Amino acid sequence: MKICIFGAGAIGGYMAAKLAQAGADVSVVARGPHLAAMQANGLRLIEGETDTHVDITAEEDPARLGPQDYVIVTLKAHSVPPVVDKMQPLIGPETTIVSGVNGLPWWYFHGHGGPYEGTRLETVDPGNAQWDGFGPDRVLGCVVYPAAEVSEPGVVRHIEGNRFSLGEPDGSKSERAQALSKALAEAGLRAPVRPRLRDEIWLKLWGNLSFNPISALTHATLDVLCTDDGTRQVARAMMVEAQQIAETLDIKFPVDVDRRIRGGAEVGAHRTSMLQDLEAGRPMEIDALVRSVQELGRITSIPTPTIDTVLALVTLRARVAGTYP
Ligand SMILES: NC(=O)C1=CN([C@@H]2O[C@H](COP(=O)(O)OP(=O)(O)OC[C@H]3O[C@@H](n4cnc5c(N)ncnc54)[C@H](OP(=O)(O)O)[C@@H]3O)[C@@H](O)[C@H]2O)C=CC1
Ligand SMILES: CC(C)(CO)C(=O)C(=O)O
Repeated sequence: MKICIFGAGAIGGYMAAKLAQAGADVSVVARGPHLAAMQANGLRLIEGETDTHVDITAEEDPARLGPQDYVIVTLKAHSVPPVVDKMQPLIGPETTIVSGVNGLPWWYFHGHGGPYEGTRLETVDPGNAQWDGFGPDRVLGCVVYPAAEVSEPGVVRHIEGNRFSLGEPDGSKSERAQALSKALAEAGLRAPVRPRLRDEIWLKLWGNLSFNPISALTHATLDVLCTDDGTRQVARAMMVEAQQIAETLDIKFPVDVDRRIRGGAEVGAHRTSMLQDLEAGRPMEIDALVRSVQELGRITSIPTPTIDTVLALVTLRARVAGTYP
C-alpha cells in the first residue's frame, strides 16, 4: 500500500513518522527548510520522553513519487485549492484522497442524501477546484484529533492524542477505509471507521468556529475565553446558531453547548491554532472554520448574526495583518 502525505508539517509529519517507523511504504511532499532538513537528516519525532528518527522519502515535486493508493492531505485548508493541479501525478484510477484538514470539508454534501446532496461550498472550495480536480468519489473523510507542532525544520513534536477518525461520505464501511484504518493502527494510531463522521466534524467545528476567532481577536487562551463571562456568551451564541444549522442537516451532538464550552476550558492555557497563526504572521483558517458555517446558514436559511459579527471582525483583523485578501 503506497501512501503519500501531502503537506507533511505538524500533523502530516507525525503521521508520516509513525507510518514509516512501522515499515509502511510512505512518502511525503513538503517544501522549504523543513523539506531540506528531512531530505538531509530524515524526520525526527519527539513524543514525550521518546525521541526517534526515521529516514523518509521527501519531495517537493509529486511527479517524482507517482500514483498512490492513498494521498493524505494535511495542508492548512486554504492551501489545498492552489495545489490541486500539482497533486495530479499522485492520483491514479484507484487513488483514495484522505482529507485531514480542519473545518467544514469541501465534500460535505457528497453522499449526504436529501435536498442538499451535491451542494458545493464556495467558501472552502472556491471555483470547485477540489470537487472537479479530485472528484468527490475519491474522498475518505478524516477528523484529526492529535496536537503536534514543527518545532524546528525536520523535527515534529507530538503534544497529545493519536486518533484520526475516518469515514466515508455515505457512511459505508468500505474496504478502502478499513484497509487504511488497519495501516494506521499498525503504526500505533487510532483510526476508527465511523458511520456518521459528520457528527464528529461538527463537534470539533463547534469549538473551532467560536473559540478560534475569539482567541485571535482577544489573544486570550482557551481557559480564559471559555470562562470570561463576556466571551463565553459570544462563543455560546455562535455555537447555538451553528447547532441550529447542523441539526437542520440531521447532525446529532453528543453533548450540550455548555458541556462543550467547559471541555474547551478544561484544555487549559492553550493558544488556539488561529491565534498561533496570527502571531506567526501566517494566514488563519477563517474560511474553513467560520465563513463556511455562515455559508451553510445562508444555504439552510438560518440567520447567523453573532457568527456574522465575529467573522467580520476576524476577517478585518487578518486583512490588517496582511494575511487575508
Ligand atoms: N497542528 C495541530 O495540532 C493540529 C492541526 N489540525 C489541522 O490539520 C491541518 C494541518 O495542520 P498543521 O499540520 O498544523 O499545519 P502545518 O502548517 O504544520 O503543515 C502543513 C505543511 O504543508 C506545507 N505546505 C504548504 N503548502 C505546500 C505546498 N504547496 N507544497 C508542499 N508543502 C506545502 C507547509 O509548509 P510551510 O510551513 O512552508 O507553509 C507545512 O509544512 C490543518 O487543517 C489544521 O487545522 C488539526 C488538529 C490539530
Ligand atoms: C481550540 C482547539 C483546541 C479546539 O477548538 C483547536 O482545535 C485549535 O486550536 O484549533
